[in-house]
Amino acid sequence: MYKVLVTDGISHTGLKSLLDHPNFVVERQPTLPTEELKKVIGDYDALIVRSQTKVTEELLLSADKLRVIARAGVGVDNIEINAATRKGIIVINAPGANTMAATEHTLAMMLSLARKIPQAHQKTAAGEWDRSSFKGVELYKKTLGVIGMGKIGTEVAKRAKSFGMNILAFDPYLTEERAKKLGMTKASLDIIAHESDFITVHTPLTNDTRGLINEEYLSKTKKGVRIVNCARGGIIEEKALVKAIQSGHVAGAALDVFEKEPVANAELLQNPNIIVTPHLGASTVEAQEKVAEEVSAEIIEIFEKQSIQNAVNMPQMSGETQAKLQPYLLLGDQMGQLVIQLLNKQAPSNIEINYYGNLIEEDTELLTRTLLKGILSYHLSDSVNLINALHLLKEQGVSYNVVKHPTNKGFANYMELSVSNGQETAKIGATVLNGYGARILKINQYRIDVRPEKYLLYIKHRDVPGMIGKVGSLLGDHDINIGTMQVGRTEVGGEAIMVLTLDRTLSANVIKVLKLIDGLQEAQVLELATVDAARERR
Ligand SMILES: NC(=O)c1ccc[n+]([C@@H]2O[C@H](COP(=O)([O-])OP(=O)(O)OC[C@H]3O[C@@H](n4cnc5c(N)ncnc54)[C@H](O)[C@@H]3O)[C@@H](O)[C@H]2O)c1
Ligand SMILES: O=C(O)CC[C@@H](O)C(=O)O
Repeated sequence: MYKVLVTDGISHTGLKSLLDHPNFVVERQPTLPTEELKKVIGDYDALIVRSQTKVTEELLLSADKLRVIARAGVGVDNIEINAATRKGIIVINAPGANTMAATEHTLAMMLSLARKIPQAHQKTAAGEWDRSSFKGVELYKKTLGVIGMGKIGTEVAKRAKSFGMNILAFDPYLTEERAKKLGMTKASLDIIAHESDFITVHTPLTNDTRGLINEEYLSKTKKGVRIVNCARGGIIEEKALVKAIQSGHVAGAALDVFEKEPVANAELLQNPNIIVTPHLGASTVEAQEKVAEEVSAEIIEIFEKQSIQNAVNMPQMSGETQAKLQPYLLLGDQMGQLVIQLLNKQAPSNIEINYYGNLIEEDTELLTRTLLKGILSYHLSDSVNLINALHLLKEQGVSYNVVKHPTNKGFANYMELSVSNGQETAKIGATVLNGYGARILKINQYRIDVRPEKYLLYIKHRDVPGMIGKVGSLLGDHDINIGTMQVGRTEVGGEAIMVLTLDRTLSANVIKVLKLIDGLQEAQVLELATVDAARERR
């Protein structure tokens, strides 16, 4: 049974799939103070938050069971991602679920700002009939500068176009072609400043975007510009904005997000030309249901099927690529586990990963992480996973290198993993054969053809007659059943290897007796913690 803690106000309806699931227990604590959260977090496997709960490194120190932090929304700036990554905790979000809510809120703010609706409402509701103080401006034929043309920026721009606005857009990823297709103009930040009547920001808050709209930028803007921020507080420097509005250079601003939330900046709150909402961009019934639905479904997928779609601290890939790589992922993990055992369980100092064939066309980052996780799991057990594998490797001072070769080694796909500790090197080459499954095709310099099974007996010996018989009879004498057996050699009469799949492991005593066979140099059981469960049942 997995325990899920839900803090912050998350839609009950949206959590239905988790609440109804027999393998999950959901506990809701929407107003838990940080100190209390620290005391209980150690009991939970997953945590669902909105933007209020601050998931800090300190909190995560007590989160020993936690495997998933889910942000029911887009921005993950309330979560210390690096701390989560170091602990191997997956951080997921619901990237598209509140796009429409935030888009419509931005337009509502822009129209309210243009027509002074909140100010007019306040006075009218107070009993005054003032028709002269609230003359607004139209959006029609005005220029809107959109900074950040991701999901929300694009939707805002499309809708603003339908008001007859001329759109100037800036985003490092926006191409001329896409801008043209959308009927907008790709522009620099400076052009946006010089030409826009309205500017709206839709970027995340990063080192790059913090203070993007500052005193210097505001000084370049067109007199009378109106500014909207429904993205993240801090993208606009509040002090500079207030100053520019007080001076009359900027006509007004509409803000949903603030440098510090809840906002307490009196100069800003009391300025008659600044309208504010308390971070309501995503607050629609629909968006709140959708974000909760999406993270609930993903949590179930992660725990039940080990499938991850929207992790912020994992490589993203299409479903198609994931499906193509799937058979290689289990094999990659197994190759990692085998190679480290072949290196006599010593920690590696350098790892080489080589991909051949069609695999080189794919985004192999997940596969690389799987191979590395397999290696590290021998010593680090459950504390290593796909999230923290790269971090742990760095922490251990192990270097790794990935090479994609445009040749195919005779197979549609082939991967080779080589691990060295400075003195010795161990190597495994493997593929997945269409219709036949995974095959280990190389161990060190020897060619073989072995299906990975839970117990493999690896023997190194002199290539002399009778060796196979002697090993077989000895195992038989000890009631050990052999599944398959393969031999490999580089030259007749030289050194050779034998790899047997066994139904169970061997005692240290049997290994000792095996090593007494004349010409047998090494005998080692290689054990795989992860095997193909379907194959095991057969
Ligand atoms: N007010 C709310 O309640 C609310 C709701 C949803 C989202 N948001 C926020 O809105 C913002 C946008 O969300 P989204 O879903 O569109 O994200 P997104 O990831 O789809 O888009 C962000 C875009 O910003 C661009 N960008 C990054 N750095 C930039 C820079 N220096 N200059 C220009 N562009 C830059 C990226 O290339 C990307 O295209 C985020 O900050 C998100 O947290 C707020
Ligand atoms: O949870 C919220 O209401 C805020 C959501 C929004 O800021 C986001 O980034 O998704």
